[in-house]
This record gives sequence, structure tokens and C-alpha cells, in this order.
Amino acid sequence: MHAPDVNLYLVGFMGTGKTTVGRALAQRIGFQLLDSDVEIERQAGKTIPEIFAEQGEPAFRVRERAFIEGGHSQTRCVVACGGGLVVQPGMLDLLKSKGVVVCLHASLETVLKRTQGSKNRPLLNVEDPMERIRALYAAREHVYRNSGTLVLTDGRPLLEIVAHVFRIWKREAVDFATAADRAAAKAAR
Ligand SMILES: Nc1ncnc2c1ncn2[C@@H]1O[C@H](COP(=O)(O)OP(=O)(O)O)[C@@H](O)[C@H]1O
Ligand SMILES: O=C(O)C1=C[C@@H](OP(=O)(O)O)[C@@H](O)[C@H](O)C1
Ligand SMILES: [Mg+2]
Repeated sequence: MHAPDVNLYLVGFMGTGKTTVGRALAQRIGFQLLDSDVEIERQAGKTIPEIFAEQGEPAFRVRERAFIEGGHSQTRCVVACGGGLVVQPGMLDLLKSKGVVVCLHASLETVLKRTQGSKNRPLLNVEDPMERIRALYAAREHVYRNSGTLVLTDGRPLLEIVAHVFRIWKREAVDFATAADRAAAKAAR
């Protein structure tokens, strides 16, 4: 496997910038952007709030898992993951087996600011979104902290974050491709 073919998976809490950074990075690397939310909406023919309202959160999680397990097999992709995707059991290991994983991070105050005013995140569509953000983050923090290299995004312009993640991907893609080649050679013996 060539390092330049290795996928990049962006994970992290809601509002950390995965979709925005992913779009810019895909352009910079020359990869296809896949956003799990967009792919799920396309496949379901419904918006994320509609899926949550009509089918429930567990059904949405099943769709996320299906997208990662079977929905995309190609290389040369930047995958912007929905915030809860990596939290499901086994998903982090699966992502790490498929490519480089980078976790975007922001303070919870920044998350609130960046997500306020959008009705597209049903989990935050509640009377006290900050309380929900705190509770969800506390339950998920241990997974995000283990999810590859952590990149802080508070108060940083998009281009700086993109350049930072690009450097991480370039370095880690070489290690990933080397390990994949070794494993393939061993299997062929
Ligand atoms: N580094 C940043 N600085 C300021 N605003 C940002 C930054 N990154 C993302 N945003 C804004 O925050 C909001 C949420 O970003 P988004 O990419 O949708 O996050 P996620 O996909 O992680 O939920 C968007 O309005 C986006 O423009
Ligand atoms: O954290 C979550 O559980 C969710 C994050 C959202 O994606 P973003 O992280 O891109 O907002 C979206 O998948 C859905 O609203 C649920
Ligand atoms: Mg997103």
C-alpha cells in the first residue's frame, strides 16, 4: 500500500469542525470527502433529524456502523465522522484498521457557540443544550482521548488546523502503509 492512498478519519465531538476541516483537507490532499451524516441522509432519503424522530437514535447508530463496515471500501478518502460514530463499541479499532484517525477537540463553550442556531443536531435540540453537551461529553471523553492524535481547534483559523492535520496525516500514513505492507508480506509467506 502506498502512503498517499491511506484514508483519513476525522472524529471528535459535535461542533469540533470535522465536516468543515474534512472538506478543506479533502481538497488539499486531492481525496474524496465522505461525511457519514451526508452519506446516511442520502441512503435513507431523510435528514438526520427525521431519522432520529421517525426511527430513533439506535437506528441511526446502525446506519453509521453499516456505512463504516460496508458503505465505503475505497481508499483515498477523507471521512468526516458524525460525533457519536467512534463511540460505538469496536468502531475505534475498526477505523484505526482502515487508516489514520485524528480527533478534533474544542472546549465545551466553543462547541455550544458553534452548534447554537443549527437545528440539524437532534441531540442538542433541547431546552438546555449546554447541560446536554456536558453530559454527552463526559460519557464519551474516554473514547475521544484514545482516538488518535488530538488536535485543538479553539480560536484557531481553519487553514491553520487544516495544515496541522495534513502534517499528521502525511506522517502517520507512512507508518500505516508500512505496517500494512508488512502484514501483507507475512500473510503471503
Ligand atoms: N476552527 C474554527 N473556527 C471557527 N468556526 C469553526 C471552526 N471549525 C468549524 N467552525 C464552525 O463551527 C460549526 C460546526 O462545524 P462542523 O464542521 O459542522 O463541525 P462538526 O462536523 O464537527 O460537527 C460550523 O458553523 C463551522 O463553520
Ligand atoms: O455526536 C453525535 O451523536 C452526533 C453528531 C452529529 O454529527 P457532527 O458531529 O458532525 O455534528 C450527527 O451525526 C448526529 O446529530 C449525532
Ligand atoms: Mg459534521
